[in-house]
Amino acid sequence: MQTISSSKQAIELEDKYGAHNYHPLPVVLARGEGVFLWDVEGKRYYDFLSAYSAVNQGHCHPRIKEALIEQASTLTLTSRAFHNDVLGPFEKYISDYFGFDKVLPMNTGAEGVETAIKIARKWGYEKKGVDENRAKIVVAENNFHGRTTTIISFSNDENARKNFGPYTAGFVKIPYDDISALKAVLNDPDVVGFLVEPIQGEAGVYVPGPDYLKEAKAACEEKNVLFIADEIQTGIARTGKLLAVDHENVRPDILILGKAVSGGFYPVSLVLADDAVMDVIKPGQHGSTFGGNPLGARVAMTALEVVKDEKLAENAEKLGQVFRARMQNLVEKSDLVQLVRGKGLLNAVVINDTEESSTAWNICIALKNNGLLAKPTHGNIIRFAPPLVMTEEQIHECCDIIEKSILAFEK
Ligand SMILES: Cc1ncc(COP(=O)(O)O)c(CNc2cccc(C(=O)O)c2)c1O
Repeated sequence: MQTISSSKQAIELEDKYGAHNYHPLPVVLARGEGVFLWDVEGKRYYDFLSAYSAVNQGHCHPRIKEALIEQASTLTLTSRAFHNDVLGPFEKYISDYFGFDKVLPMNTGAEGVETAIKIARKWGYEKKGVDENRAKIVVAENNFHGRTTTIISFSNDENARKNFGPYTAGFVKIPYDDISALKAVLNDPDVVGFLVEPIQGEAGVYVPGPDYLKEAKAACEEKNVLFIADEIQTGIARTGKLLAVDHENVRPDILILGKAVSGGFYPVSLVLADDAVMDVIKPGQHGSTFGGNPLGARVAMTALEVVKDEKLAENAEKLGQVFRARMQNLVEKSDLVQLVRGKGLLNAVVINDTEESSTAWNICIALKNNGLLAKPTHGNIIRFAPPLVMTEEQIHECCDIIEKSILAFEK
């Protein structure tokens, strides 16, 4: 492999040899540990993105690394053509950990969402009695559930869907955080599921009203519709509880997890449900080469142990309060900061400028120069989501950096 001696050199290689499917901040990272990242030139940064909440446990967590190395030295992949000595214990561990009868392990978040869609449709035909090929799944406007052709079929983000048609049918969009809109569409007997993010992450960290999830679950129950929670970004202690639905004591019919399930070491996604739903899947009807492999399984079990042992949800809850209080001070001090919103350590600051403006991007460049990495989600919204292992002293230091960087933009 070519040795990188400068950030410039790395960026040039990506530009020449890589598809241009991202627009990264101009920083090239070479090392990570806990809440910190270092670039090629050795500059240290606080990570306030956590790889979109996939590194909740902090970068290169030693316990997860050890589990990876140990299993990588033993058995990494058998495929599901045969059994192995890790899958069963893993499936029990996961089912017990989240409180469901069964789990179907996959790899990426989008695969988890696709799996949930297939299970819901099959359940609709075989248990609810919907006529074949007529199943509908309700989704929220401004959703983000991944990038497959079916998933972007129900996106309303033109950049994510334009020129990727023809699109998959069978999805009904309603406004987010609107119970009456949900109840209206649930009267359609062909509706089999409601797929929703407990907090809309990519849209800009939109936290719904206090009883939205509870009322949505109740409305689904009343109409024999599966409540499907996509906790790929909000789960694994990110919002101050193990799951974002836990804030309202809501138990989904299908739970989708990914990202920090494996602490940023290995792609693992999980779809959990009780037997009445999961048992519609019979041998040969769904799967994936790497789904549930021993390496990912061991990594995920250790990553989840770390969440519990280090009380990451409690820490996220505590530090999230500190962060939002500091940002609220900034709202009062600065004309540029319109508002702060979020739960636990999934937060966003809305910049007082148009969505098309480059102000939020320029603020992120200034943050980078001051040693903190964050990135706008849409236009004028900056997401702040550090690893959950941060200390209170560090969060205050980061708030100082954010305050200094933003106030420097004041006209
Ligand atoms: C709520 C939610 N559901 C599904 C996915 C898809 O997961 P995968 O990316 O593992 O397939 C996400 C992912 N979230 C996310 C956030 C920001 C960027 C990107 C990106 O595709 O670069 C993805 C997500 O935030």
